[in-house]
Amino acid sequence: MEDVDHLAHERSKAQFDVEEMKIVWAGSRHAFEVTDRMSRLVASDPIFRKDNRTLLPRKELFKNTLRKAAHAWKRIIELRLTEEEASKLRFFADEPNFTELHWGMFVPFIKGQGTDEQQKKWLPLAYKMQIIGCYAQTELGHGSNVQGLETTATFDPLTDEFVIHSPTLASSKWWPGGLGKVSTHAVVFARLIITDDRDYGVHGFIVQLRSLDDHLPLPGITVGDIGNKFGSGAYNTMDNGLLRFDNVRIPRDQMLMRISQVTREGKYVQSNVPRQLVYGTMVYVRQTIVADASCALARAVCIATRYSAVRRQFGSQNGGVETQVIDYKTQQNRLFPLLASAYAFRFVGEWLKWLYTDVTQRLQAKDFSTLPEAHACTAGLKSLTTTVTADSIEECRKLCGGHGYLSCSGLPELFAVYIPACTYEGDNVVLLLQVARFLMKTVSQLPSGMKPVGTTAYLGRVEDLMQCHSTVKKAEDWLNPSVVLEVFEARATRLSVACAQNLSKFAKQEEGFLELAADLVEAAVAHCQLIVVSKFIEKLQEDIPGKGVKEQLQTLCYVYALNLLHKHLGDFVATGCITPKQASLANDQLRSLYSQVRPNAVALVDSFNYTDHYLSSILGRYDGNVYPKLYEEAWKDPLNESVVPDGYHEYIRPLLKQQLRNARL
Ligand SMILES: CCCCCCCC/C=C\CCC/C=C/C(=O)SCCNC(=O)CCNC(=O)[C@H](O)C(C)(C)COP(=O)(O)OP(=O)(O)OC[C@H]1O[C@@H](n2cnc3c(N)ncnc32)[C@H](O)[C@@H]1OP(=O)(O)O
Ligand SMILES: Cc1cc2nc3c(=O)[nH]c(=O)nc-3n(C[C@H](O)[C@H](O)[C@H](O)COP(=O)(O)OP(=O)(O)OC[C@H]3O[C@@H](n4cnc5c(N)ncnc54)[C@H](O)[C@@H]3O)c2cc1C
Repeated sequence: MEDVDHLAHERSKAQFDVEEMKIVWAGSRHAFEVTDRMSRLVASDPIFRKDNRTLLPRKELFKNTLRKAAHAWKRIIELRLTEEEASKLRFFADEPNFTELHWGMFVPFIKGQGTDEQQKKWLPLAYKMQIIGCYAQTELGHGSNVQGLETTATFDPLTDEFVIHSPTLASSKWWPGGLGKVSTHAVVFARLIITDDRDYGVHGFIVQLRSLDDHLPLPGITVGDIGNKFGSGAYNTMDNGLLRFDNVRIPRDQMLMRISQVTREGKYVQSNVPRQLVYGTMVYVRQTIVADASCALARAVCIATRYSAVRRQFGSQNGGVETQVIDYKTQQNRLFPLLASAYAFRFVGEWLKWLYTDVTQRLQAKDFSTLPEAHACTAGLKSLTTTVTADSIEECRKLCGGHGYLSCSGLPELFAVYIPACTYEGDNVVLLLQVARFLMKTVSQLPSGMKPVGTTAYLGRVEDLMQCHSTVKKAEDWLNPSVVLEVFEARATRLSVACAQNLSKFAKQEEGFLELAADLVEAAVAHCQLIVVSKFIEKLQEDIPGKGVKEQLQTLCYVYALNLLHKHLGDFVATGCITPKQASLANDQLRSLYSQVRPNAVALVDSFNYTDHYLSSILGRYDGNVYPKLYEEAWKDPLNESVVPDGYHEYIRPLLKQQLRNARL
C-alpha cells in the first residue's frame, strides 16, 4: 500500500495540466482520442495478453502471434476501423509480426512504384489481405550496398516474362520479415537484365511465392525462416526469411513500372525522374521509425521514472523512510535527459512526417528539388533517434537496479525487440555517411554563391558561424533559445567545414571519404542533433494551451540541449564555440533544471498515456504497487510449479550424497 501512496503523492506535486500535455504528446485532440480508445481496446482483450511471451518455445510463440494477428484483423473488420485506428490497434497489440511488413512496406511500395493499372490490380487484394506481402531486398551477401545485390530478373521477349534467379548462395534473400512462413507474395529487388545482356541495375518486382490454395512454395522457390534471434520472445515472433529462386518466371507487368518500364519489345524506358525514387519506400519507413523511436524511448523512461519514485535506498534517519532514488542527482542526471529526449524525438518525428508529406506532394508535381534533403533528414534522424533509444533502454534497465534485469520489468524484451532498429532500414553508420555526403556537397557549393535551404540553411551563414563566440556570462544566459541555437549551429558548421577542408587535400574525393569517415560521421551527428534542437525550439513557438504545459516543455528543451552540450563538450570547446567557463555555467544551469523537472517527472511520463498492458512492466505500473506484484510474479515461474525441481534425483541428490561420503572419509 505504501508504494501506491508514493505515486499518488508524486502526481499531486505536478505543476502542469497533465490532460493537456497528453494532447500535445499525441499531436492533436483527435489523435489522442483514437490512441486512447485503441490502447484500451487492446488492453481489455484477453487474446492480446503477452505476459507469457518470453516463456514460450519458438513454434508456440509464433503460432500465438499468428492467432493475435488474425484476431486483430477480425476486430478491425468487425468494428469497421479506419486505417488510422487499425494501425493504432496493431501498434498496441505490441508484437512484431508479418502485418508490419505487409502494411508498412509491401503496400507502400506498390503505391509508390506501381503504375495506376498495377495499383488497381494489386492494392485491393492487399487491402483485403487476400494476398500477404513482404519486402525482399537484402541478400545473404549484401544489405547496405543495394547496388551490389545479385538476384537477376532477365527479360525473355519470347514469352514476355521475366526470369527471376538466384545465381549464387550469397544472392539468397535473407532477413525479410514475414517471408519465412507467411507471405504469399514479395516485392523482390533484382538486377534488371534485358536481351542485350545489359544490366540496368536494381528494380522491384512482385513475385508470388506460395500457393493461395495450400500455402506450399511455388515451383522454383525455396523459402524458410532464418532462425532464432537475440533474446527470448522479442523479435522471434517475426518470421524473418530466406528465399532462393531457380529460374522463376513472372509476367512482364509484375515489374513495378511507375519509374521505369520495359516494353513488350524489350526496350528500357526511364521516366523523367531520378532513379533514386526506387528507394522511396525506405525513405517512408525511416520516417515512421523516427516516430516509433519516441514511443519506445517514452516506454522505457516511463518504467524507469515511476520505479525511481517508488524505489528507496539509504538516507533514513532515526528509523524514518529512506530516500527515493529519483532524488539522487546522479539518477536525475541519467534519467531526465532521456525523458527530455523522448519529447524531443516526438516533435522532430512530427516535423519529419510533415517533411515527408511535403516531398511526396512535390514529387507528384515533378519537383525533385527537396528529395536529397528528405533522404538526408530521414536517414540521419533514423540513425540518431534509434541509436539513442537503444542505448537509453539499456540505461533505463540500469536505472532500475537489479529488478530491471527481470523479464517482468519489461525492459529486457523491449531492448531485444528494439535494438535491430539500429540496423534495419539502413545500418546507422552507413546512413550517417549519407548525411555527411549531403553536407559535403552543400559546403562545396557555398563558394559558388549557392544558398542552402531547409535544414542546411544555417550553412549559408558560414562566415558568421565560423567567427562567433558565445556571449554567455552567467548560468541563466543559457536559458535563451537563440544562444543555444547559435552554439549548435556553430559547432555543426565548424565540424563540416573542417571535414571539407581535409577532404580537399585528397586527390580523389572517394579516397578522402574512406580515410575521414569517422570525422564525417561526427559532423553528421552534430548536424542531426542541431535539427532536433531547432525543431524542439520551433515547437515552443506554437500556441500551446494548458496550465504550465509550455513551461514544462521549455524546461525539457533546455535539458535536452544542455545535456548534449555537456556530453559533446570536446566538440564545442575544441571548435572554439564556447569557453570552458561557459561550459561549466551550462552544467550549473542543467543541475538547476533537474530540480525543476523533479516534481513533475511522474506526471510527465503519465502524459504518454500508456496503459499497463502496453508497458508490460511491474516496475512501471501506474499504481506503483511494485513489491507485492513482483512477489506474486515470482511464484508464477514454471520453476516454482514444484517445490523440488525436476532433475533433483538425477543430479542434485547424487552430488549431495557424494559430498557426504567424502566428508565422512
Ligand atoms: C512492436 C514494436 C516494433 C517497433 C518497430 C516498428 C517499425 C517497423 C518497421 C520496420 C520493420 C523492419 C523492416 C526492415 C526492413 C528493411 O530493413 S528493408 C532493407 C533496408 N535496406 C537498407 O536500408 C539498405 C541501406 N542502403 C541504402 O539505402 C543505399 O544503398 C545507400 C547506402 C543509401 C546508398 O548507397 P550508394 O552510394 O551505393 O547509392 P546509389 O544507389 O549509388 O545512389 C547514390 C545517390 O543516391 C542518393 N540516395 C541514396 N538513397 C537515397 C534515397 N533513399 N532517396 C533519395 N536519394 C538517395 C545518395 O545520396 C546519392 O546521391 P548523390 O549522388 O547526390 O551523392
Ligand atoms: C530484424 C531485422 C529485420 C530486417 N527486415 C528486413 C526486411 O524486411 N527486408 C529486407 O530487405 N531487409 C531486412 N533486414 C536487413 C537489413 O536491412 C540489413 O541488415 C541492413 O540494411 C544492414 O545491412 P547489412 O546487414 O548488409 O550490414 P553490413 O553492411 O554488412 O554492416 C556490417 C558492418 O559494416 C559497416 N559498414 C558497411 N558498409 C560500410 C561503409 N560503406 N562504411 C563504413 N562502414 C560500413 C556497418 O556499419 C556495420 O558495422 C532486416 C534486418 C534485421 C536485423
